[in-house]
Order: sequence, then C-alpha cells, then structure tokens
Amino acid sequence: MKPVMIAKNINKTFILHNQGAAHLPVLRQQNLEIFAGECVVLNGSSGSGKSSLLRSLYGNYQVDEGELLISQGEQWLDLATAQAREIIALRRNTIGWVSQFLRVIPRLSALDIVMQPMLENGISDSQAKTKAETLLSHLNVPERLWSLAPATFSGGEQQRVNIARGFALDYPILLLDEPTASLDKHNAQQVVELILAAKQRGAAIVGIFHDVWVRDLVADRLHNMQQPAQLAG
Ligand SMILES: Nc1ncnc2c1ncn2[C@@H]1O[C@H](COP(=O)(O)OP(=O)(O)OP(=O)(O)O)[C@@H](O)[C@H]1O
Repeated sequence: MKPVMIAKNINKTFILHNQGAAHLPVLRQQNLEIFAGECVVLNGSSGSGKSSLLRSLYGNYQVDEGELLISQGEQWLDLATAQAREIIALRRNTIGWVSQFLRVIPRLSALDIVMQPMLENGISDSQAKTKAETLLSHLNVPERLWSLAPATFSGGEQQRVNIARGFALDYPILLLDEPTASLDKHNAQQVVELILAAKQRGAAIVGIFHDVWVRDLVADRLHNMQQPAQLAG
C-alpha cells in the first residue's frame, strides 16, 4: 500500500524580522508517511513544533526545505511548491482541517456552516442537511441553536459546530489540531467516535491531542518531534 501523504526532510526556521531578524529553527529533518485508515499523533513537549508541522501539512506555512507530497491518484502534488490555487483546490475535497476554534462566518447559521463544505462539493441540499443535523445531534449541539449564527454561542458550542463542519465531508486526509481541547469528557468521547469512524472509512489522519486518554484511543502510532533544545544546534 502506498502512503496518502509523505513529508520528506522538512526544515523550517522562523525569522522574526521585527526582532533583529532572530532565527528560530522549528522543524528539522522531519520525515513522516501517513497511510489510509490510520491516525498518526504528533507527540512532543510544548514548543516542539507540532502545530507548525500540522500547519505545514495544510499548506499554511511555507517550509524552507523538503517535500510535502499529497497523493492524487497516480500523481503527487508537492505542497511545498504548489500554487495557491492548487492548495485551495486540495482543501476543497482532499484535506480537511479541524481546529478547536470556529472562524465565525457572519450571519450564517450553525446548520449552514456545517452544510457549506458538502454543498461546495455538489452534495444535494437535502443530503447535506440530513448529514449536518446528524453531526450536530451527535455532538450535542442543542437543536434550538441550529438556525442561529454561532457568534453568540459558548466556546464549547462553537467548537462542536466547527468539528461537525470538519467531519461533514469524507476527506481522504484529515488534520486535527487539538479538536477535543476544552470539551467535556462526554463530548470528547463523541469526537473520538467520529475519528474512529473516519479511520474505518479509510481516512488518513494526523492529529495533535492534549488529552492522553483521547490520544490513546485514536492513535495508531506517535510521531515524536525533536525537542526545542535539539533544534537549536
Ligand atoms: N508564526 C510564527 N512565527 C514565529 N514563531 C512561531 C510561529 N509559529 C510558531 N512559532 C514558534 O515555533 C515554536 C514551535 O511552536 P508550535 O506552536 O509549532 O509548537 P507546539 O509543539 O505546537 O506547542 P504547543 O504544544 O505549546 O501548542 C515556538 O517556539 C513558537 O514560538
């Protein structure tokens, strides 16, 4: 079986231009292969570069060196050198991103926010609505909130709308940035179920998880980051 995503010899250093051009090495020779149906958890101390690696895998951060290959049938797209429009296309139907924060879209209801990625991919209105309702129910977002814009929701409610949106489409690759942070145990367990179901259908998942018990339930293996002290040399 071939991987769905390959990171090869990734290096990245932040240069802080407004602080005397200080150099902050964050990723050094990172190598990672992710296969369909598995969840790889990024593991390391605070500041070891987990979020930076995940953002690089989503094309948010430009790496300095290395390749970030995404399988496209027989071909590979290298995120490290891809055009912005190629990255946008990839995000539409290939790589999903779930963070703990919802970027609230003004005046759009919670239901519309969850339906949006499905509608953009040609799924019918009624199918998208059914799936969105199922996800919002699964994540215990009260039905009375579904038709409201999430700007006034609690942090946990916004987070659960965001997770529902992230799991709305069956992306082949899912990147999860602490999706259960600050959820109560019951709701975190509901997210674990979504992750296990995504693996079952063949999604390749890379995630960061604050809670060890969540990590232990979802991880097939850990990818250990280098410690910041090792990066400095
Ligand atoms: N946009 C940025 N500009 C400059 N430095 C950054 C940027 N993003 C991250 N860093 C630095 O890179 C290092 C790694 O940060 P990162 O957020 O990737 O670590 P992390 O392992 O996810 O940490 P945590 O577990 O605390 O969230 C930190 O020292 C951070 O200050």
